[in-house]
Amino acid sequence: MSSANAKRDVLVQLETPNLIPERDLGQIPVLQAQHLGIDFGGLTAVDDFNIAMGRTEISGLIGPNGAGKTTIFNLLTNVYRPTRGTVLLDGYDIAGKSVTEVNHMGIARTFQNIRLFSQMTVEENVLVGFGHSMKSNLLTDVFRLPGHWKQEAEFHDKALELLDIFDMRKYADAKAGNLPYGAQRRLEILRALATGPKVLLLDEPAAGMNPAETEELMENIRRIRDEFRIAILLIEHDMGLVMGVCEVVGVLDYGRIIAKGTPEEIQNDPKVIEAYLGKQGVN
Ligand SMILES: Nc1ncnc2c1ncn2[C@@H]1O[C@H](COP(=O)(O)OP(=O)(O)OP(=O)(O)O)[C@@H](O)[C@H]1O
Repeated sequence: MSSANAKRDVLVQLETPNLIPERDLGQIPVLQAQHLGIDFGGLTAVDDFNIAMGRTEISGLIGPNGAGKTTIFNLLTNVYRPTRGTVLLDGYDIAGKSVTEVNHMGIARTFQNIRLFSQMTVEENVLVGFGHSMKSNLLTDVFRLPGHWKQEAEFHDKALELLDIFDMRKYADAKAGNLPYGAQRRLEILRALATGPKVLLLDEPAAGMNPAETEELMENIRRIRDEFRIAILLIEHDMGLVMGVCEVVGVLDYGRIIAKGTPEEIQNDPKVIEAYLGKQGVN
């Protein structure tokens, strides 16, 4: 490892967080961003974004179209290099890491536009998620030695267990592209979970889901947090989901956080009502 990288890997803690759930206090926030920002030419898409997430916190980011929500996800996963600011994952600076390295460090995400391998089966899509935890050994793989089969069987079982979360074991052999839309969204979440994240970023997980599916998703988001003991940050336009499942909500307008608080605080914040909720007719 180069000395520059070694320096980046130093464990740091940024500002003292004030919105972290009580149960997570005393532990280093799993995800921190400070003064994060990015300009695209003359456009400041995100400016001075700050977050400190507890290890089992569920938070939401809301805001009108074009407010910068997806850009923040791209900054938190190093898809975009920030113009300003810092992101720490579990206390380690992600600057200079590749997208894959950031995933291995512990951030997984889903996308606004579903990105599955549509020609592969449902189980194969989950296996892709396990990717880096499979100990690839050319010798055992090429000659199909016992180690190869043992590992394959283990990951097959683990994939089916994950599929059980969304009651999708029955689809294991179906082509991902043939699943109904809501099921494809659920599979994307499972594939992200298969990478073993500490933080899960969900970009509009309820998009295209009917009210019953959204209600079920809400329960499953909580279940995933409880079973896997991870933090979840979601972007969502469905206010029922955001207000129903998030402990902390941040409101973004023109790339800046204009309000942050509990769902109740956000729904009663005049700035939010004026800038966003009023326009969208929430409740
Ligand atoms: N790669 C890029 N190059 C130039 N401008 C970009 C780029 N990515 C995002 N933007 C701009 O940054 C702003 C924020 O976009 P972003 O997609 O993050 O908004 P959003 O809040 O996720 O919107 P939506 O709710 O519609 O998904 C927009 O003005 C967008 O056009």
